[in-house]
Amino acid sequence: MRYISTRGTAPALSFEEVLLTGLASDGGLYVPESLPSFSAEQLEEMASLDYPSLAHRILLPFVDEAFSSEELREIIDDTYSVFRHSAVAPLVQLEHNQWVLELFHGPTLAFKDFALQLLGRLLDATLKRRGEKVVIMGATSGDTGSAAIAGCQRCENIDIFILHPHNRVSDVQRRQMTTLSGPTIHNLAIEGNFDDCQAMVKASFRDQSFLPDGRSLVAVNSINWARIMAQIVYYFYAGLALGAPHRAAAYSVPTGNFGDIFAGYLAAKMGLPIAQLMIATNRNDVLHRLLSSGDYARQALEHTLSPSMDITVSSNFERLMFDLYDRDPSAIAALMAAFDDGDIALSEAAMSNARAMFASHRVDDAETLACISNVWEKTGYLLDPHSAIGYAAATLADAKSGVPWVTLATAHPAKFPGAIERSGVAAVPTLPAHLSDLFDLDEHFDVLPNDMAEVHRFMSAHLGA
Ligand SMILES: Cc1ncc(COP(=O)(O)O)c(C=O)c1O
Ligand SMILES: N[C@@H](CCOP(=O)(O)O)C(=O)O
Repeated sequence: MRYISTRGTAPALSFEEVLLTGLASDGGLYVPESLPSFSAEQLEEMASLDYPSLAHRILLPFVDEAFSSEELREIIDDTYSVFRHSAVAPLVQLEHNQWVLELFHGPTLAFKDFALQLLGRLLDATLKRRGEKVVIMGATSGDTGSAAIAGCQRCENIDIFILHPHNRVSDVQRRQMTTLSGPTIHNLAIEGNFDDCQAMVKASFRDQSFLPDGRSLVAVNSINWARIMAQIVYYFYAGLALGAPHRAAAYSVPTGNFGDIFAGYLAAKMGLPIAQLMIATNRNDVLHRLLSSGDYARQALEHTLSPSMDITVSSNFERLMFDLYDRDPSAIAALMAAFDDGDIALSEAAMSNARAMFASHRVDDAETLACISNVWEKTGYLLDPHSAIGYAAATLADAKSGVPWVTLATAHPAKFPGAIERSGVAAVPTLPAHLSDLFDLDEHFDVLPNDMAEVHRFMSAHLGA
């Protein structure tokens, strides 16, 4: 399997090379040159597989010769053995035609664990084999940070620097990152927002001259292909449980950086019957407005009750645009250059391609709180604010479509006790046992200005030998 850049001028890479990078050298994102696909007969046979077996079946074609089938199986088994639910991604029915796919049973209670527990293990094995050390640099609006640190904690050959927006993640999210200490783990609270953190990370990939010789950056954000790849699996897991290949389901995905929903789009291209993919946004609704109008327009970032989705530049949308423009890299390079300078409009053909699979809905804070409280009243089920955005969009869409809807429940409600309290529900979400001492532990983080030179100085000064 070869991976090519959406902008066309960076070299094609193998899986091992793509795992060890982030942005392509031309500023684009890596995507597989072609996708494996599964026939209806194969899907029928895959329906009985447990989560790790299904993951092995789906991921093996992507890793080419970097991992043997046995090595990959061992890593996958180890990855999903740390999840607290034996189904790994349990599917729970809440109402007629409405399911939630619980993606929060990993160590840090968010869907990021599915990919980052795997990525940490793949990196560890690869770096040991190559005898190399790398520097991980990531941006987080709350969940990627702790999942990346937890996933990579035991890698011997890394230094990890995670940038989060100062005072803009929940206390639980911050503590999940900052209480994981060690000489190679660095949490940087940036006096800016998530877009600022992500922009710094992307710019750092383009110019890595601040790093000592022999070191390079590896991404843990969803610009790293391996993140997307791992997230494809749970769409198949839910779809097969609901009757694929004989019945199509629709998925509602709380969306920020467009990584999670892009994995669903790939699942559809690989043969999973998917009726629709719902882009569910909070007030940071660039993608909802794009789908409604065709205009891809920048917006000032707003802080909401779903902080992990407070993102206005959705990195992975570029991967979708590549397909919407028939994989023409020069069209994408030109569009992205224009987007750097201002707003852009997508062509009619591209928009009609997008609307064939995607719908969108924006849910504001008041609607998010109402959804948490209504679902609790009706079903006794407690949604976190991000999952509530997905669920609110799915229930509206169900009225029109009549197909089974799966909302991706992307985080555990105990990560956002403030929002749960504001919803007025009587329940107090409690952290699982392994995090019960979270508020007793010491925190380690440095506050830095929103200034890339300062961040690079900090990183150079704190890199291990
Ligand atoms: C809890 C939660 N839900 C949803 C999202 C949005 O996912 P994506 O950025 O892949 O669109 C995020 C962050 O990425 C998140 O942390
Ligand atoms: N919502 C994320 C933001 C980063 O997105 P990613 O999927 O590209 O890592 C977070 O919670 O950190």
